[in-house]
Amino acid sequence: MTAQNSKASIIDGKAHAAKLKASIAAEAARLKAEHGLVPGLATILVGNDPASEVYVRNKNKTAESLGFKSVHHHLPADVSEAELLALVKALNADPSVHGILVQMPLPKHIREEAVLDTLDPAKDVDALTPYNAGLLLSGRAHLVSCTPMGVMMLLKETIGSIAGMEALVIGRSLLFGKPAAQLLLAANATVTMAHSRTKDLAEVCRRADILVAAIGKPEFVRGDWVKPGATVIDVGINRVDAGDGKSKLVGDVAYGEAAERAAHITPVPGGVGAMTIICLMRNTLIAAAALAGLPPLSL
Ligand SMILES: Nc1nc2c(c(=O)[nH]1)N[C@@H](CN(C=O)c1ccc(C(=O)N[C@@H](CCC(=O)O)C(=O)O)cc1)CN2
Repeated sequence: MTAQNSKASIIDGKAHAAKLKASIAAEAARLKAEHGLVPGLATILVGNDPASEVYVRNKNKTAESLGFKSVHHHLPADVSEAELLALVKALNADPSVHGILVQMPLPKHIREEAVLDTLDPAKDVDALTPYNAGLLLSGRAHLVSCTPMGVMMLLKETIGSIAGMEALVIGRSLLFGKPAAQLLLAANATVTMAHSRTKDLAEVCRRADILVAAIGKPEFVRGDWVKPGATVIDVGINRVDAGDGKSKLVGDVAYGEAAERAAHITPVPGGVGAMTIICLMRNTLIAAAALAGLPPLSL
């Protein structure tokens, strides 16, 4: 499909997510029929951030639609770190729970690293614990962070092998930038990581065959930063004023401009974001099978 008034083809995250969901549903049905295994996902949300509430609700709804057990814990914004850690420990010990997801960001008084150090790596379906991050670094990943995994799937389906390509990741978060760079490297791309201290970012971008933007700044990457023929992956989700008293979602890339030069581009919404929740379901199924001592799944 080609973007309106542009050269780029649109990478349809929703269609890819629907396809992956169908294969997860089939594998979940098989594991239930053959082994009586029902994957269990527990979500924890601290506070009342409206976007986080929507994301977590969608995670629970998707889990239920796949026949998973789904439990949700909504804690007040002023819950103590000790109380949150006690809940994580209880879920670690619950045999009906195979995946635990603590929605980010957490309130400032709770240390993210304390939560991740408490979470059982075998149930870490976000793959954020030091153990799972270390396995990825060692080339032995078991559970892989959801949005980076979704990006790799979109790249594979869109351009096939990325070996030897120049890939640029803008942003170095634990949730996205760092694992994404490791996955691109494992796929034999030549990887550059850019961040707020990078000099002449526009020029660095112009070298990228694969440009991945995860900066959290609306339409920050301009069209003339894009190498002609590049694949542009926009991980940003920014709510901005639409000018008519309403708001709209835009990515970190100026989509219309970038689509003029790119060969392939992800839209926002409907691109990378659409893959995140379904990759979480994939991880929950993988974790459940591993905890039950079953052979690794090929999904
Ligand atoms: N523990 C985690 N926290 C956060 C994660 C995460 O993977 N694990 N990622 C983000 C938020 N997130 C999931 O939690 C997420 C973001 C976006 C989407 C999505 O479907 N986006 C849609 C647009 C949705 C909308 O209309 O708002 C799209 O891009 O098409 C799903 C999940 C931060 N926290």
